[in-house]
Amino acid sequence: MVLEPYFNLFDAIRGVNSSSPQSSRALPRVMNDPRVMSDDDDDDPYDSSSEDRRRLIVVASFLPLNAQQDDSGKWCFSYDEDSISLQLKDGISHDIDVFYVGSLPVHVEKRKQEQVSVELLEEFKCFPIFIPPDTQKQYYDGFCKQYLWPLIHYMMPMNSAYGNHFDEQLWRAYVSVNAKYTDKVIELINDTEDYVWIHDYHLMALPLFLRRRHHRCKLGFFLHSPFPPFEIYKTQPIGVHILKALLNSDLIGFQTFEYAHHFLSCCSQMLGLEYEFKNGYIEIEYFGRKVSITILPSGIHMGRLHSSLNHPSSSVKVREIREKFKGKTLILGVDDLDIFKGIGLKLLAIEQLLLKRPSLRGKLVVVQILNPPKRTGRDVEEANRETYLTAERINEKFGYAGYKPIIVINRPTPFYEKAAYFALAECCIVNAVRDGMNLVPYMYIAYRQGTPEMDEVLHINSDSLHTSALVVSEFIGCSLSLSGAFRVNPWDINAVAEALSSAIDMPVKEKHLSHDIHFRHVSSRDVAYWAGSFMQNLERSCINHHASHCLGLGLSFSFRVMSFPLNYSKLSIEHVVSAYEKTKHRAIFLDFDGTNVPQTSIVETPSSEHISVINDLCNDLKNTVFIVSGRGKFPFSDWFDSCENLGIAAEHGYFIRWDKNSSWETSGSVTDFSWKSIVEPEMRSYSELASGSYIERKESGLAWHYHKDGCFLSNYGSLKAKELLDHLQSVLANEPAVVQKRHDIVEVKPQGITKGIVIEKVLSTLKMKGISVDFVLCIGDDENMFQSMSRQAHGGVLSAEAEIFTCTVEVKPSKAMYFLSDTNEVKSLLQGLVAASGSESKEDYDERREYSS
Ligand SMILES: O=P(O)(O)OC[C@H]1O[C@H](O[C@H]2O[C@H](CO)[C@@H](O)[C@H](O)[C@H]2O)[C@H](O)[C@@H](O)[C@@H]1O
Repeated sequence: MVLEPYFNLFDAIRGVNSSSPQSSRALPRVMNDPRVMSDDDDDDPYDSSSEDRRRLIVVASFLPLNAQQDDSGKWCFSYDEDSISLQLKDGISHDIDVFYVGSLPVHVEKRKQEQVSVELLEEFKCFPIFIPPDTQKQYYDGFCKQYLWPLIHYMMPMNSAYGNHFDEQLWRAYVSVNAKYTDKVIELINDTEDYVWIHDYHLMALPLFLRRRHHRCKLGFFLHSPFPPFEIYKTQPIGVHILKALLNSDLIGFQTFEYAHHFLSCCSQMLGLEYEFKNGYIEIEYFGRKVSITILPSGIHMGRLHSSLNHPSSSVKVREIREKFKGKTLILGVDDLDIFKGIGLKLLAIEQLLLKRPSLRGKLVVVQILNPPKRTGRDVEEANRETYLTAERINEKFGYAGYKPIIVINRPTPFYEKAAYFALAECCIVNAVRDGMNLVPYMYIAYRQGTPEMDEVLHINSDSLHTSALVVSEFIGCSLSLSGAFRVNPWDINAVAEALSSAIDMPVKEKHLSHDIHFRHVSSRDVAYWAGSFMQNLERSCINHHASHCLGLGLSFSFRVMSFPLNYSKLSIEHVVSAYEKTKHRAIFLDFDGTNVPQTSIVETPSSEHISVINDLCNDLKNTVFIVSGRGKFPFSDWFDSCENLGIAAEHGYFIRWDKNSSWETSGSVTDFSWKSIVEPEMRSYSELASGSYIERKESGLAWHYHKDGCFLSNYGSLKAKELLDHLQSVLANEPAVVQKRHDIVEVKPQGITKGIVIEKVLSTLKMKGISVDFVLCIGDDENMFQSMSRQAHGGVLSAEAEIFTCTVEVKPSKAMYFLSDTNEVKSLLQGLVAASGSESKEDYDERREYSS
């Protein structure tokens, strides 16, 4: 179903459609750049060359801004220098202007929105999205935080205790907010040179909505959060929608290989999509478009941490804290107040440590900083309550007047205070049960490396060593790159306590060695490296955008853009007929299902009208006509009994018969069919599981047909088919057999047998007989035929002058040069050729064509 109005499919394929760049208003030039993160921003609003500059539109749930209302009620904004969306700019090439789209962390009254928008654009290159409070609550608090967030952190929506059941209304709010973002981004995209980089799970529908409006936009998506395993992901009623939406990106980035692997496995099991490693990249083909997958852990901004450390307030705080905790061992935890951060488990491990090592009582202090949440909710309250109750209980147990082993700081903590704690902590622990990356350990390492100014405050001289000690959960993305950290299972309280104990006792030399390795990693793989690499990948992924046509098809979440090579176009019947008339030795190859009869037809046999056209074609002495099918010889060949001169290839070319009176030839190269005895029992067990499915037994292979007659849910059928495919592929890995899945069939056939060999065999035989074929028409849906055709054309079997037409039935990504829309058009073409053969008068042909159309 075509979603956007195309007057003419031909035009659509040629790109005359709504996908052409939107005529958007040009962005006003930025008047004022406060140069917060980078010193090298050379934007000059009056520079005329900036007209040609490319743009990167960074789209995130929140703009990288702080907002405050002054006494007069005026909103005052400043950049949020801790925002990764802002920090990433350092990795972006200087010839790209960066703009931001997102919502504000505060609610701005309607009457002030316009004024605020103008100010944010002029001063901050920010385009705010204003979401009404009710919708924001449903979208962010509801769908994002209560439903998606737990799910992507591997939590099954088992009960409604945290309100995490799927709720249709919240999903609608998510979709409507994503649509709102779409409008804003579309307003901004100037031309096809602009890039859009979408961030995180709040905006997973956005790639689809943007692609629908702007078929060629250059779209990258990065998931900062985890991507859950298939078994968890598939519990979402809208899981398929989200996958399809994400696949409209050109590049999808993940923090770890594990998350990328989960995503690929969901695409494979829920959409039947395969991925491949190509030139060092992972690629999924989605309707002819290539979607790249990249694994790029995010990083920190070293400059930001240095300037925090060197801030005069940081030195004051360092002195104050050092004095306060003199003689104590300071362990630091800095976490968002979130159920996945494992804060309660961390405190239990501290309790265990104090139990096992009484000597630490009175000496050990754990400072747990809680970053204030952006919202309220039962989950947040629960995390807060658990932290407090546990801390209080442990403090009562081990504390005394003037000593509390656990200090919880639950208030907005200024950056200089955090910097001071990081700089002073002998050990840092991140115990999250799941986190996409978690940059706290990286920050700790960078702060412990310090700056010359802070070294002075800390009395670190050139003889002293910088040290750090880390205990990190094995379930957070960053733990993979911290080889010198104590990696723990946060649920194993004893192990965490032991790790903390070892971290405290670690000799200085070792602490320095691991710190040094970590620091080198953290400072080189920083946020600029991450952003720069993502952009490089995105540019590479979009490099072929202009080398293809695209066509938008489908409704709602099934919308997709199909991409075709530039030379792929609708087959002109007149053109083929004209070439046909001029040629003397023609070869015609016609696939059967989907070409002669529609794929969905209940009646499998060809109509008498069809048989008569084929008969007329093969009765022309200039023609060699072959029907090429994957079907078995019988009754298939009987259907064409009346076509004496028709060549038939059955079972994908394992059998070939040149005409009715010849005998069947088999492909002599195939002799080993022992694998059939492995395949058949497997298929039988699947048939028992999926009622309505059945096994087709052929001489050279076996095919398992599912949901042919709609006997069971197609989804179940295709899931089972995918499972069977994977299973057979692994059990037949060392057998001379090939497993493939297509049109409701999982089929196993001998290696080397494809419809392509029919073309090779027929054309080379004709050449051997001295017949110089000057016209080839090959229509079907088997890419092997088209690949083989192109090999023949380039391999000297055909003369350079030969007219060659390879054609799919239905517009789809293909190696063929042309397409026809359906089997009726194939019939019209064949009738045109028959008429041109001269066996029929022009009048008869026209009359028949009119009748059949
Ligand atoms: O609270 P949200 O608006 O839902 O934001 C979720 C979290 O976003 C950020 O964390 C994510 O990105 C980090 C950097 O790539 C990564 O380390 C982390 O694992 C991701 O969850 C933000 O830093 C958190 O505070 C938010 O809770």
